[in-house]
Order: sequence, then C-alpha cells, then structure tokens
Amino acid sequence: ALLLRKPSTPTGVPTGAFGWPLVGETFQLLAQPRVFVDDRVSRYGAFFATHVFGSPTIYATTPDAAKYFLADAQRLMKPGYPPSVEAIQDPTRVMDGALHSRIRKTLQPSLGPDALHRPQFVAFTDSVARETLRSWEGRLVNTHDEMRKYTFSVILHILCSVEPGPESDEMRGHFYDVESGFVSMPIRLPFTNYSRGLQARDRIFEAMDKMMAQRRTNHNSRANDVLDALMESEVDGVRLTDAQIKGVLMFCLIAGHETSSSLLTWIVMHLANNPDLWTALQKEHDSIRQTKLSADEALTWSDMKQMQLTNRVIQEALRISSLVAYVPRIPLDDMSYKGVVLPKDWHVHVDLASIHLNPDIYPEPHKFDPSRFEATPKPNTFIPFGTGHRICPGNELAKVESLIFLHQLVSTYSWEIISGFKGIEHWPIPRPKGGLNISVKCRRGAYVN
Ligand code: HEM
Repeated sequence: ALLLRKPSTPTGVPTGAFGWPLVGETFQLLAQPRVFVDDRVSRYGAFFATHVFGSPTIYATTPDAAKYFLADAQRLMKPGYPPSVEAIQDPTRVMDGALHSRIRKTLQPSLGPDALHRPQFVAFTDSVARETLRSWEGRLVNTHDEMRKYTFSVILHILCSVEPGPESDEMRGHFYDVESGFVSMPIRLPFTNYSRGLQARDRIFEAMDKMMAQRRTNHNSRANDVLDALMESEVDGVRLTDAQIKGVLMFCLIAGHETSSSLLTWIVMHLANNPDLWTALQKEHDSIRQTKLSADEALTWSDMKQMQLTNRVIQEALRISSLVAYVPRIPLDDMSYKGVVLPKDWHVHVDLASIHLNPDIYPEPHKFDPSRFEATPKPNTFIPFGTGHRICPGNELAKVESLIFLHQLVSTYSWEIISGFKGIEHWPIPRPKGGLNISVKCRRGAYVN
C-alpha cells in the first residue's frame, strides 16, 4: 500500500490503504473479494477506506450502517455501479433519476405476489422447469448453464412475453455478450469486450423496438406483461420514451438473470454436500407430489406454501453466497455517519456479505444450515435483496421460480457432482467455478445418463 491516510484525505474518513496510483486496490478486490474485505475489517474496523474501480471508496460492513445508507439516508445517495455496467444497462439512467419511483410502481403489478402466484404463471414456470429438466436426460449437465436457460426463459416471459424458442435463444446469446462487457474496462475500441457488449445490447434493443412497433400497430398483441405496463404508463400526460422503456427492461434482465441462476446453482451444490438435508427436502416434495392425480398435474401456489424447508434452503443459500456482495452508493453531498465522514462523490460499498457471514450474527457462518431460519433473523441482519427504496423488486420472482424448479428437480432426480468443487468465480455474481458439472439420475429407478 502506497498511502495510508493520504494528506489530501478529508478528516474523519476511516483509515485504510489506497494502493497503487490509478488502479488502487482493484486487483486485490477482484482476486479474492472476501479475503480483501475481512483482512481490512480486522486491520481497520467495520468501516475502512480503499480505492477500487477508479474511485476512493468506503466500505461499511454493519447491519446498522446498511439500514442507514440504504434506507434512512436513501435520498442523500445515488447508486454507484461501475461505469461499464452503467453505460450498458440503462443508458437513459431512468432507474437513477426522477422517474425511479414511478418505474417501480409500474413494475410492481407484474413482479408482485398477485401476478406471480396466479395459476397461469405457476403452471407456465412449472412447464419450463420440466422442459429444462427433460433436456438434462442422457448427458453431463453444466448446472449454471442450465439454470441460466431456465431463468432467462422465465424473465423474458414476464418482461415481454417472448416464449422459449429461437427468438429467446438469440436474445440469450446476445445477453451473454452484454454480460462479458461488464467485467471489462469501458474502452470503445473494436474487439474489446466492452464494445461487443454495447453491440449486443443494441441487438436486444432492436428486438424490443420491433415488439413495441408491433404492439402499437396491432392492439390485439397486448400481452399484459412488463412491456405493456411500461408502454401504457402515463403521468400528467407524459409517457415514457422508447429509450427509457428499453433501459428498464435491460436493467431488469441484468439485475434478475445471473442472480437467480447462480442461486439455483449453489443450492444444487449444497444439497449434494448435505445428504440428510437433501433427504428431508425429498420428503417435503414427495408429499406434495403424492397429492397430485398424475405426474403431469401442475404445481399451484397452495402447494408452494407447503415448501417450508425449501424456503429455508433458499434463504440459507441467499445468506451464504450473498449473491449481491455489496451495494454501491455515492453521497450527493458530504455526509457523516457515527463520526465517519463520507465525502461527496466518493463511493460507499454497503457490504451485505460481511453482515451475512459475520460469526457474531450467524455462528459457523460457512456452514450450510437452513435451520437458522426457523427463527426470524434480527432486523437488517438478512438483507440479500437490500432494503429501503431500492429493495429488489424481483425478490418474489426469485423465490417463486426457485421453489418451482427445486420442486421438479428434487422430486424427480438425484445428482452427483462430477470433478468436485473448484472454488468460486466471483464476478459478476459469485458462482461455482466452471459452473458445477453434475451427472443426473432419475429417482424413479431408471438411469438418466
Ligand atoms: C437471487 C436473486 C436476486 C438477488 C439476490 C437480488 C438482489 C438485489 C439487490 C441487493 C438489489 C438492491 C440494489 C440497490 O439497493 O441498489 C436489487 C435491485 C434490483 N433488482 Fe434484484 N435481485 C435478485 C433477483 C432479481 C430479479 C429476478 C429481478 C427481476 C426483475 C430483479 C430486479 C431488480 C431491479 C430492477 C433492481 C433495481 C431496483 C432499484 O434500483 O430500485 N432482481 N436486487
């Protein structure tokens, strides 16, 4: 570390190290994010300063600080995603401006419990889950790749009613290029990942333009999805622009895709490593299947309310893998919290993973133990979806699509991890390195591969 408490550092900023000129400590953070944070917390305390992704940054690692920055002081800060992400995901910055709360209200009817517990939605998602699982038969499965297919089909259905098929596959292909643009320097040169990401984003925007044109000329093509809600939103005679609508859809794809597919991937791994838990989960799902008249009978929301252990498994996986490890914010003006000064335009990382892996809050934090959630967690100690006015609007979707997939998976198949756990791929969302290869066997006796 070159600088400890640089002379130019404003008084009251927590201690820390700023690393090398320009790059600061970015490489240390990228290489081992948990070690990076834990090491500095033990050296400097629950708040520390560093320099990452081109900005001086303060880490805040306590439940109270998370509540303060994300909820109590929410109007004093704005989101602070890295420039490569910001430019690709929402070029109009509509999720960050004056229209933010209106957009959230517009999303709510399609993403809230009323919409997602409807029999049509549950049956649709159930059929996508079964279809995905059928395609696993007879081959070695890369869990993460498959979970991505599943969650992409579900979210595309909700956002713009593009059903599984060639159009959705093409959008998914472009979307993967979009994602590789995130973990890159925002340099617009031909053949950089960033440029490829922008181009792929524009291909997806063109597809969305076509959908909007079609809906405007053919009123029968109304689909009652997020796209319709955004196109119909009007406040004081003002509609959203097409660019803003596309920005919101892209934001939802980005926020919702990798998070939910990694969540399911982790659960597959934890079940394979915890046989007793797995057996208990099989019992929960077998008893639901026994109430069905045929193997094809779809799941319903009332079945899903019986899945209490599955719910706790999901909560524990959200805790232990803290998929959104930190939430980035930027103070709009100088501010302070409990004597810690946060200068205007510095970045603040509210580190959710530090809360979820704190041994004083969760004893043996690296042990996968869903029974922790038999009791309600203390306020602000379990916030995988954030808190305050930006709390994840997709949290019910993440839960519902996970319950449905896990029901079909656990009741029909068993699996084995092939070639072991090779560590964590941390960016953009933590997942098992290599995507977790498994071999799958049908529980009803017949071997699948
Ligand atoms: C396991 C799955 C998921 C996790 C862990 C997760 C986590 C989060 C977190 C922590 C935030 C708060 C960011 C902040 O305060 O700035 C957030 C925001 C958001 N999430 Fe999720 N999310 C998940 C799934 C989804 C899904 C399925 C969608 C689908 C629409 C979604 C859409 C969004 C959107 C649009 C925002 C921005 C909200 C705003 O700025 O007002 N997320 N998510």
